[in-house]
Amino acid sequence: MDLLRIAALLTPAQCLDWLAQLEQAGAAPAQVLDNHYGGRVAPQMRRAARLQAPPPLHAQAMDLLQSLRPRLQECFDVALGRCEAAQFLRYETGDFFVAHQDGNTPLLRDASLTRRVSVILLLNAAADAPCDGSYGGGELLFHPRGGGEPCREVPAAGSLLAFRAETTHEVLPVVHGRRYSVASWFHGAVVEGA
Ligand SMILES: O=C(O)CCC(=O)C(=O)O
Ligand SMILES: [Fe+2]
Repeated sequence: MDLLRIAALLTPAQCLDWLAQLEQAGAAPAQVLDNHYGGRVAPQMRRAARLQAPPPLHAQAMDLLQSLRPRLQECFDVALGRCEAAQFLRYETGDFFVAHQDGNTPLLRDASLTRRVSVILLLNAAADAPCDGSYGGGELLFHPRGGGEPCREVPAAGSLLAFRAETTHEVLPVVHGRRYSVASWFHGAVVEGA
C-alpha cells in the first residue's frame, strides 16, 4: 500500500493558530459524495462536522497543499491537476468515518472518479489520557488491497498523510476530546484533446 507520511508540515505554533481560528468557525455535518444519497450523509457511515474556515485560512491551506503537488506526482507516479477545496473537519467524541474509498473507483461514476491522491493533515495530537487540545481514538486505518492486517496510523499534529484515492481507509471513533483534520484530493491532470 502506498502511504506517504510528511512530518511537521505545520509547526506546533501554526497548528495552534489554525485551531484557534477554527474555534470561531461555523460547522455543518460533513457529507459524503454518493449519488445514492444525493451527497447527504448516511448517519451510519460518517459522523463529523465540516467547519467553515475563514477564507484567508482556507487560502493558506490550499497554498500549502498545492505546494506538495510535485512531490505527490513523483511519489505516486501520476500527473496531478486541480486540488479540491480543502475540508476542515472536526470529530467530536463518538464521531467516525467507516471504511471507504475517496475515489478512482469505476463503479462510482460521480465527481470522485477523477480523484487520484488523497491528503489528510492532522491539526492536533492524540493522547491516551484526556488532556487539553488532544483526542483519544480517531486512529486512521488503511486496509491493504486483497485483505491482510490494516495499517494503523496516529499522525502527529502538523503532519500529513497522502495515499491513492482508491485506498480503503477509515477513521475509528473518537473516544475523548476533539480531533481536527484537513482533507483534500488531487485530481488527475486533464490531458489536452482527450
Ligand atoms: O479526517 C480524516 O482523517 C479522514 C477524512 C476522510 O477520510 C475523508 O474526508 O475522506
Ligand atoms: Fe477518506
